[in-house]
Amino acid sequence: MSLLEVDGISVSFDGFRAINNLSFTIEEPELRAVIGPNGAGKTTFMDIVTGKTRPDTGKVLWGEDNLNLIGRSESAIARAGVGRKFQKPTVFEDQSVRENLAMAIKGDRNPFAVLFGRRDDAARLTEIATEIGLFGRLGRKAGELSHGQKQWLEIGMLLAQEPRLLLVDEPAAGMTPEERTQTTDLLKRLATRHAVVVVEHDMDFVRRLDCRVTVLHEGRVLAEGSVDHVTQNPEVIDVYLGR
Ligand SMILES: Nc1ncnc2c1ncn2[C@@H]1O[C@H](COP(=O)(O)OP(=O)(O)OP(=O)(O)O)[C@@H](O)[C@H]1O
Repeated sequence: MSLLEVDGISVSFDGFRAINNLSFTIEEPELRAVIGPNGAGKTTFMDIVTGKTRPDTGKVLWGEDNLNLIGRSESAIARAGVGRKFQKPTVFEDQSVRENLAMAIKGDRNPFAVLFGRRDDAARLTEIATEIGLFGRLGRKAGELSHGQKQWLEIGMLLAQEPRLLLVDEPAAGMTPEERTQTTDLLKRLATRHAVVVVEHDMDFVRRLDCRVTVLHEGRVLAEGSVDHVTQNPEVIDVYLGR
């Protein structure tokens, strides 16, 4: 069953159509890469799903009940289970890894968690820290972490909200080769339980994710399928890869 269905979305900025009748679905669990040239509409797509930008037309249907997310506030959409990781890490540098995670767990307003009672916060903190590979660094100040580790910490803070869908913007940017490999492994692991959508320019990274790829161009889906499928598509080569 699809978790997210983007259905006929269009949005114009000052007469320019940034998103043009965009439709596609995301399953749960699933790992999906979204690629495309600059200005293709990748960020605008994430802005629409998270409630930051309201489209002129179309629907964004969510979950079993096909709830339309359009018109809902950013916080309501986050509470419904949509988590977004921006490119730049926004962890609290003066706080320890443990404090950052603890704050995120405390701020958890997931109605599901409230309804059914939360597991012990300390156990959750340990579980998340282990998942993101920072269990051995819980006492470290976040500001002392490497760029890659800060990104993982922020992913951990998102996990504290128990999202069903994670939107991740260019996770590999600025990472060392080793950090990239670990990030690939982390995203693949997360995608066994969550829907994970990764917007990425780095085709080597996308190839290693080894997942379904959606290629956006001029605000619509140009191609979709395996990495091999889309990278052999002449139109994709023409507008994106061949440049
Ligand atoms: N608030 C806005 N006002 C005016 N134009 C906008 C606004 N937001 C986006 N656009 C335009 O919409 C188009 C799509 O932009 P978007 O940022 O979604 O592309 P992108 O695929 O994320 O590009 P990049 O890979 O460079 O991040 C671009 O031409 C951009 O200039």
